[in-house]
Amino acid sequence: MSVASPGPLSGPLAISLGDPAGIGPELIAEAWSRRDSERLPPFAVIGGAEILRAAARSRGIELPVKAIASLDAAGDAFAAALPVLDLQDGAWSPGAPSREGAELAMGSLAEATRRTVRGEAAALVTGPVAKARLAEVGFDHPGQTEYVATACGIASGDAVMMLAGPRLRAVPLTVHVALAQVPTLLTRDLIVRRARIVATALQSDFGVSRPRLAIAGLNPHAGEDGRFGDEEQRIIAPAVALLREEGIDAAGPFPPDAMFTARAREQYDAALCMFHDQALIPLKTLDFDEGVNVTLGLPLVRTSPDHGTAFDIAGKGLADPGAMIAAIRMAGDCAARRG
Ligand SMILES: NC(=O)C1=CN([C@@H]2O[C@H](COP(=O)(O)OP(=O)(O)OC[C@H]3O[C@@H](n4cnc5c(N)ncnc54)[C@H](O)[C@@H]3O)[C@@H](O)[C@H]2O)C=CC1
Ligand SMILES: NCC(=O)COP(=O)(O)O
Repeated sequence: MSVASPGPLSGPLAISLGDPAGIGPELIAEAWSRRDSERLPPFAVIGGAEILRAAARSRGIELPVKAIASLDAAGDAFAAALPVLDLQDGAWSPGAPSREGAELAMGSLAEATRRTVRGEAAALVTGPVAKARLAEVGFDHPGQTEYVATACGIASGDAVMMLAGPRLRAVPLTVHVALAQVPTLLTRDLIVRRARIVATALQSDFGVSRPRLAIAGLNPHAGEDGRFGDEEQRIIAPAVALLREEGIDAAGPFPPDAMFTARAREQYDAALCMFHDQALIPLKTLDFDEGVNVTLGLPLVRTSPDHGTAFDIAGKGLADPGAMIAAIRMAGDCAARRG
């Protein structure tokens, strides 16, 4: 693949705290402490100064925090302290999610998104939230992807989730729905619309000049000529044909079980998968500690680590910071490519 390099970055990144009982705050602190060795762009966190300090201490990091009134101040502060837009805070209770924590996570996400939409931040990085906990405090979106899309004025169906790591980029074409619903949701138009968004974003945000898309089948052996299901013949193959007519380098439907081998991965820049786990199982198996969840098709750049809140290990010093660091780096790189 041919890949263009990013240019300079226009401003700081805005990071939402995520659920304060999860591993988000400690990993943001860890990322700041490694800002030089990891060559991270400047970022600021929205809220949670005391939580961040306490979470940092649990990993042996003495975290200097600089309260800032606007994101303009983040760039100057970043070298010496973690800039925090000090709007809201709470108690740090690792592993013990609460209503207060979910409200804080939702407020931080809302403010980080709002400021990025207004152009105060170069890109948005979201800390991990627990969807069930957020729903309990009135968050009525399937996930942060749809929330950010709506805040940008984009139909949530036109915001495309891609999980990206060093070895694989994988796009689940249906996401947070029951497996039984997947065949009812897959249509030729859905595949085509989302594939177009992926192809465009691979060019604009990832610098891939001629993206190659591999489209998975839904059924075992991609249906075995209709013997094990006919979605490949009725829906997926016609979508691939239409994409090719438009000049998009799409191929498939491929038998899903063989399309993630090292040899197969050399043939494409992104795998488009029919449902959540078809995409996320290979991605997390290959790249869990460097995996980034990036939303394609938005007017702003939004990334998140591939993992969730990991309440089971929060505050224990066990969480690997690699995916958070990769999410910060990717947000900066994608925003810089857009200029
Ligand atoms: N970007 C986001 O906001 C995401 C949020 N979630 C939310 O997270 C909550 C928990 O989801 P789970 O499916 O349990 O996934 P999870 O990623 O939180 O945890 C799965 C397993 O991986 C481990 N793990 C996760 N991150 C790790 C890290 N950085 N280092 C070492 N080990 C790590 C955990 O300890 C756990 O054993 C759910 O409520 C879900 O909604 C899940 C995925 C992404
Ligand atoms: N499994 C991916 C995930 O849950 C992330 O969802 P989102 O909150 O980024 O939409």
